[in-house]
Amino acid sequence: MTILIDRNSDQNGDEIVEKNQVNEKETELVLDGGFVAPQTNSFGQTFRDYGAESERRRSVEEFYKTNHIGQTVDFVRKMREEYGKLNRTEMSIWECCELLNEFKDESDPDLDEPQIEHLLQTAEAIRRDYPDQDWLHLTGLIHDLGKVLLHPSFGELPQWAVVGDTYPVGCAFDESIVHHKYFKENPDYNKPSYNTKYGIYTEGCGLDNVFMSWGHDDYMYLVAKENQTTLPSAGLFIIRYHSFYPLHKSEAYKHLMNDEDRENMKWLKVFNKYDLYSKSKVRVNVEEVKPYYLSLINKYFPAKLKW
Ligand SMILES: O[C@H]1[C@H](O)[C@@H](O)[C@H](O)[C@@H](O)[C@H]1O
Ligand SMILES: [Fe+2]
Ligand SMILES: [Fe+2]
Repeated sequence: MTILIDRNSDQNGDEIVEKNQVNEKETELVLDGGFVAPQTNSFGQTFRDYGAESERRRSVEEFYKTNHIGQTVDFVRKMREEYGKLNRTEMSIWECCELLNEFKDESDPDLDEPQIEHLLQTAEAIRRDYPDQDWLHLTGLIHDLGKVLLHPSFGELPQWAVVGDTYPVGCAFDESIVHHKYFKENPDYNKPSYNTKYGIYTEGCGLDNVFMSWGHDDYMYLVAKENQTTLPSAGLFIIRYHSFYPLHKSEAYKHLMNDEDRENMKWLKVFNKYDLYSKSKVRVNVEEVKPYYLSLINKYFPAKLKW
């Protein structure tokens, strides 16, 4: 089955309308004016199937167990403060991309390639369908750079504090979160001030005022913002919330959003398809595309950034 999703969007992404149609070919998913994504991942399973029996299922579940037990309000506060100092090193965006060559993401059921491949696959897939939105290409390239927190020079954070889907802490953990059952062992789970629908937040308070579980999204957002990137606010929003599947896929926690969040969400939904469905074993020729991405980095970032 082929599903065609037509895009109807102006330059600001104001009107993004999706239309699903069924077509006779059985194997491919066509997204947005030409992006062809496989219906199954490189292990032969549907994407983000956390229950499917596979060689990665157990380790991914084990990952989420530790993640759900460890992410508390206190932990998030501590990490934001500590890593917000950006006093660990100085390097360029491209240097950071190269550092990611060493790491694999233990939370991901769909990919076991080095992370630099995923960055380039995402960026190149977006570039094909949105040739004029260079900020979105660069956002694709850098969205997962926060995974550098796994690196020894960043205190070698464990995977559970770096990767995986994200969700708010300080209010009830929504049932749509992958492997939700493990939250029962989280110290915040039974705290009356944290375990209600709103917890420490208020209706429409805006995601900027919400403590998200700590990981590569929030860290890279801090790095980009504090180093004065000129990326548009939608780019920063994508970096910060791309792992927030409970919101952008399951529509949980919408009561915490404000108007600006709703506006930015349109681009996050576009981005997410490329982040997810571009994961494959087909490698991008790094040297060939490097000059293009260096020119974008130069346009939107200083030569060296504080990390
Ligand atoms: O396992 C993946 C991976 O860690 C991604 O980088 C993250 O953005 C996703 O939300 C998560 O499901
Ligand atoms: Fe990510
Ligand atoms: Fe990603």
